[in-house]
Amino acid sequence: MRIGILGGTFDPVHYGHLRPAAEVWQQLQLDQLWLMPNNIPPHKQQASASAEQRLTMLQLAAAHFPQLTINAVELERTTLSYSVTTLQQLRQKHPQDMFYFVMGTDSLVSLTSWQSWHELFNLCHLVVCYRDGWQLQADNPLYGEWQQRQLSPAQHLANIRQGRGKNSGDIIMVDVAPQPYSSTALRKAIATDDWQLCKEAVPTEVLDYILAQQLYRN
Ligand SMILES: Nc1ncnc2c1ncn2[C@@H]1O[C@H](COP(=O)(O)OP(=O)(O)OP(=O)(O)O)[C@@H](O)[C@H]1O
Ligand SMILES: O=C(O)c1ccc[n+]([C@@H]2O[C@H](COP(=O)([O-])O)[C@@H](O)[C@H]2O)c1
Repeated sequence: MRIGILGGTFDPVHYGHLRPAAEVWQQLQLDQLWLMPNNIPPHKQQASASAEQRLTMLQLAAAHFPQLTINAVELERTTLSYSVTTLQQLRQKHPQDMFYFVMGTDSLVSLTSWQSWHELFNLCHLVVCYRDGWQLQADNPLYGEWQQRQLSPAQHLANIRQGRGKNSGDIIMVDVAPQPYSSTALRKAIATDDWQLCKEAVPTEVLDYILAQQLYRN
């Protein structure tokens, strides 16, 4: 199987996660796309909502997207949620499958600060979705590598069809409809009663849950 993974803190989940994930699933003709909440984000402060609350919000959101499923494997580890560790575990458990780690351009530009980042190219393909305001610049240490590895979805799929596809190491640039949302902006909106942004950016059931649990109010 060909499996996409969108890892995140999802504090809270929003349409900037869900819509690009669904588009990636479609454009790359993946068998599955997993939303994977981390336990301890390596490069961020600990989430404001608990792991259980973030997982519940993901479950409520994913109910609207039958092509997305949730994989909570990172919640079982109590150390920092390094992606390289997760992918090593997954490759061991599913040796026949091909993994696609999905991220926004904001994650791509800081990839060289990730744990054993170069090893990721031996474990999975990277799929990069456009995110407002972020672009890989020529002075980024990843730039040369990106130039060699980047492909469109059509090129990647053509390679697979022609038997020239690799198991890992491509950087696939996917054009998705821009989603101008972030969890940071949402947490701020909830704390300041800006419900318009929340209604636009978050499925109703998730918003109801946030209110019932009194999340992000300060
Ligand atoms: N609006 C968006 N468009 C495209 N990709 C996004 C968007 N929001 C988040 N992502 C991507 O989803 C993944 C998980 O993101 P994360 O859960 O950290 O959300 P976030 O909105 O960036 O959070 P925060 O504002 O707290 O930093 C990352 O790879 C990130 O680049
Ligand atoms: O492995 C790392 O060093 C690493 C560093 C930063 C982020 N990540 C992963 O990238 C995904 C998005 O992270 P974040 O911080 O934007 O929520 C999530 O799955 C993180 O665990 C991973």
